[in-house]
Amino acid sequence: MSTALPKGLFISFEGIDGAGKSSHIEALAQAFRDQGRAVTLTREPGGTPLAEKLRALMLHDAMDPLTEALIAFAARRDHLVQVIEPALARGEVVISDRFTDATFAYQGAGRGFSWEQLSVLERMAQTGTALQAGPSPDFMREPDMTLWFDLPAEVAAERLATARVPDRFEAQPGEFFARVTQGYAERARTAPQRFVRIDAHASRHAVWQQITQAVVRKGWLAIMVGSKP
Ligand SMILES: Nc1ncnc2c1ncn2[C@@H]1O[C@H](COP(=O)(O)OP(=O)(O)O)[C@@H](O)[C@H]1O
Ligand SMILES: Cc1cn([C@H]2C[C@H](O)[C@@H](COP(=O)(O)OP(=O)(O)O)O2)c(=O)[nH]c1=O
Repeated sequence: MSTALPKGLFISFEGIDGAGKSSHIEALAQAFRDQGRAVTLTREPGGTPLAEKLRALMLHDAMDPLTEALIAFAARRDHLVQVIEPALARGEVVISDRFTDATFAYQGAGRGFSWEQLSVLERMAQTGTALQAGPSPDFMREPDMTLWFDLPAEVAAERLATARVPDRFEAQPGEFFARVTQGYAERARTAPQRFVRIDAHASRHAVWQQITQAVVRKGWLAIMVGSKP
């Protein structure tokens, strides 16, 4: 007798740099593991050897917004084909530190690259025969849930000031991150079923509670009494 695989789940974490994503991602992965799920924890840009090379270019080499967008989607395509789709097909929970909303927010709203053209690239990269898990050929892979860490740009900047050496994005001025936040807000407005806004201007524990409430509400985790990030 064969045992049915659980349905794969795809969850992305989004938000401006310093919003607090990395502080919670491993805890969410562990919460799923504790309840018997296999988890693939990954990130963008990156997640495969090729995409990690593209990440290094994107984070450290100067380039124009179109080049940046093409590199982001090239890395994403490889990540989807090599890692995300196979893991979902195995019934795993895939948790990615960023996905396509970051390209709309950073290259679109932040850098000013055309939102319409990004939508074309999104469709190209996230559909196709290599992505076999879809119900139809024009099925477009998107996260089942996106946890959007919403934090004022000036608070994120204060947090990052003492946290780490800035990369090419983290070195951008506050107005850039204000635009990126608007980009996330716009993506959230157009996909309200997928997006969960996390008030990231709260204590770590309060942020963790919002995250667990979101996944428990979906029925993806049982109630976790007294759990901590
Ligand atoms: N809720 C919070 N309150 C205060 N500081 C926080 C909170 N969450 C994270 N931080 C701190 O803010 C900085 C950025 O957090 P991080 O998780 O690396 O953000 P991101 O991954 O979104 O860039 C780190 O120094 C982290 O310790
Ligand atoms: C996925 C993605 C990330 N980015 C940016 C956002 C971040 O500033 C940077 C890397 O993200 P991140 O992994 O959050 O950086 P860190 O490891 O320093 O926490 O890449 C884009 O500009 N476009 C994209 O499509």
